[in-house]
Amino acid sequence: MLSGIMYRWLFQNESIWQCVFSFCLGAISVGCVWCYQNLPDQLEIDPESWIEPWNEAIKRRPSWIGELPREFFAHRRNTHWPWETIRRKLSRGSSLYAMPAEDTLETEETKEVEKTEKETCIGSIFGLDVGGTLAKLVYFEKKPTNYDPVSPRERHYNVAASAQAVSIARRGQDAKSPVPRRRSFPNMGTQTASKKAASNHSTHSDSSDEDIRHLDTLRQESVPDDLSQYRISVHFETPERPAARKRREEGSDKENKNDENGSSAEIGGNMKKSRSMFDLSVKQKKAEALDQFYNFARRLDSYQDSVRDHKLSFFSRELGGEFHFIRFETRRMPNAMELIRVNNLHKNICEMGATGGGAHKYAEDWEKSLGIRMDKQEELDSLVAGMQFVLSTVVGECYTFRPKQTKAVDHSDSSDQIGAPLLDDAASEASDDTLNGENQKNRVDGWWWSRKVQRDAISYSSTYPYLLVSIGTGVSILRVDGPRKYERISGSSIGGGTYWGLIRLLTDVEDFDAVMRLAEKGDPAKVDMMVGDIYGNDSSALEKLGLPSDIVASSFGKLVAKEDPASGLKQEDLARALLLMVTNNIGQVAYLNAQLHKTTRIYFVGNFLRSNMISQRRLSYAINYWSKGKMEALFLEHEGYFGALGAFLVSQNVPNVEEGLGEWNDDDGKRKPDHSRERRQTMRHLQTFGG
Ligand SMILES: Nc1ncnc2c1ncn2[C@@H]1O[C@H](COP(=O)(O)OP(=O)(O)O)[C@@H](O)[C@H]1O
Ligand SMILES: CC(C)(COP(=O)(O)O)[C@@H](O)C(=O)NCCC(=O)O
Repeated sequence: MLSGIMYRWLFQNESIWQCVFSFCLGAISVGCVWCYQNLPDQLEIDPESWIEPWNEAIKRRPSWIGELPREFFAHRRNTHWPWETIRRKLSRGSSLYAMPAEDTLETEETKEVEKTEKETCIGSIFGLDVGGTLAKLVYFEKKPTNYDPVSPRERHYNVAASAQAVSIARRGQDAKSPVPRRRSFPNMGTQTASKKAASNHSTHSDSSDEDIRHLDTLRQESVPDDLSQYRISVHFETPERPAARKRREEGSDKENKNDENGSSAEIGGNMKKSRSMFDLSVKQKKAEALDQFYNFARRLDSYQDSVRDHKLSFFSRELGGEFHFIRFETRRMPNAMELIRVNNLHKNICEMGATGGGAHKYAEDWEKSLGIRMDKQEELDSLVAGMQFVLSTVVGECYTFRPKQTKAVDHSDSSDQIGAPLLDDAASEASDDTLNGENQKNRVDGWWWSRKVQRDAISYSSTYPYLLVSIGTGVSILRVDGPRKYERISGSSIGGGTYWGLIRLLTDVEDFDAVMRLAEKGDPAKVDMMVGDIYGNDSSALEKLGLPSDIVASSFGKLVAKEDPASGLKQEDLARALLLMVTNNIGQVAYLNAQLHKTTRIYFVGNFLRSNMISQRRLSYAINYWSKGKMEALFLEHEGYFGALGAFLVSQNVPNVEEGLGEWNDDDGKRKPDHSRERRQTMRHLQTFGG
């Protein structure tokens, strides 16, 4: 531009001096541009280093010096000096010259916050299993030793916390003050409770004083001013494990030695003080994060997409805490993630033990959108670990079905029969079953085979191998040779997903439990072709064939001969027939594998069996029938949650109870996972939870 002006001026005033002057000015300009572009490369200097002083100087001056007057260029977007733009481009474009923009500069403060966030991470209480149909979440709630669901101390704390929450709400203070939330208002978040209390403000304002008086009285009973500290002592005060105590004592020995030396006593003392204050605040933050999650989980029932299986919660004496179980449909994963996000739960969870195909499929999504890393565990490893743990921990976990004792026979669904007379060799219960002649034959049906019998004793015995049949979306069959020692020997693609998928096509029911209720009412004889439908009633022919007339020859086979296959059929008939078809197939594959691998116990697990008594009764009967009473089908109350539970146990190194659990009581409050291959191999053979 400068040269252009000079050129025009030159032609208007043809003076030689002006000509020379303008030439020199042009040459200097070109020289400057060349220097800027090439000198840094030639001299190997960073352009930042010579631009930066200018920038620094400008930064130090009042802002108007570094910027062009806005009023002059109100219509233009660029209001910076050119080198400012260059600096920005360089810092964005090249890693060599990269310099973080001012707004992203990481301060010490941010680093400290991040560090604290990591230390307050509560991810170690979770185990997640994301399968083809359902995602299962297990979480662990640590309880103080001698836990009694509501101990006097805890009750005391709850009353104090409630009183404080109510008085704060009535005084109109916001939730920022450290109001302990846990169990202040059963089944209700503190916010809801506070709102409720606040809404009563106008009518009950007089009672604020009474609440405060109440709180004061409570304080005289030794509640400290800071309730959140009291909460920690109520919920986390556990006796130290020997290992942790030893480490702590060793640590304090060292400190004492320092004291003796004199030199570092003061510094050590101060450091210790600040560290313990830091630990306390970390512990408090962690406790708050846990409270936030527990409150959320307690309110989960009100959300449509997930279900908390209340009845399955159990207290583990070995681990000193309670396990809780939640499930939701895998197809609802985006909703679940959104729920986590809007409730700010993800902020306190850096990582969690996870298994199932979804732990791989959704890992990236979780990490990107929630910042939660999935600590992936092998699916079958988790399944076996979870199952072994529950078998050895939960009383009343294992059961089977046996024939009813002396009830009248209901012939309405006799087509559930597999066929031959029952050979009930079910040891202790056999004597109760007074069977004879025709009566015995007629009783061999699903209805009759419906007496639930506890079988814990057999699962505690250390008879290996046994067969583990996991009926999830598909079916996996494992031979288990010892605690956490197993091999996947077979499988089938006709599983729970097959049933659920086809039933969604055949009926208009959208709820698995509703389908189960529907199936209970169905008559499969309207759908299935029986042996008698093919052979007629020629008993000598049937005898040669070796099959009775009233067993299923072909599932859904009756529909092939009907003009209009749908006529006279109800949805419940289809639901029942399909359920029996899938179950029979799984039972047969399981039986053949058990025979091949010489196992007499077959554990059937997986959510296909959840609320599904028809299949459980049928499998109990069928395994007994096919094996001539030599094998037994066994079921477990927590059937669908072993993968999630195992993911928690394995990710927390729980198999080695002493070491694994000591981690929560460690002086530094952190867990120390050990994922080495060798360690896993050893863990598989550990006899901790089995037999
Ligand atoms: N609420 C439910 N919604 C869908 N399927 C269910 C439900 N409850 C039980 N099921 C049955 O459980 C199966 C899934 O079992 P699960 O053990 O969770 O396997 P996966 O890990 O493959 O999802 C489904 O295919 C279905 O047959
Ligand atoms: C692939 C799976 C292990 C996944 O487990 P799931 O989510 O079904 O519980 C299972 O579906 C399976 O074993 N399917 C059967 C494959 C077969 O052997 O034919």
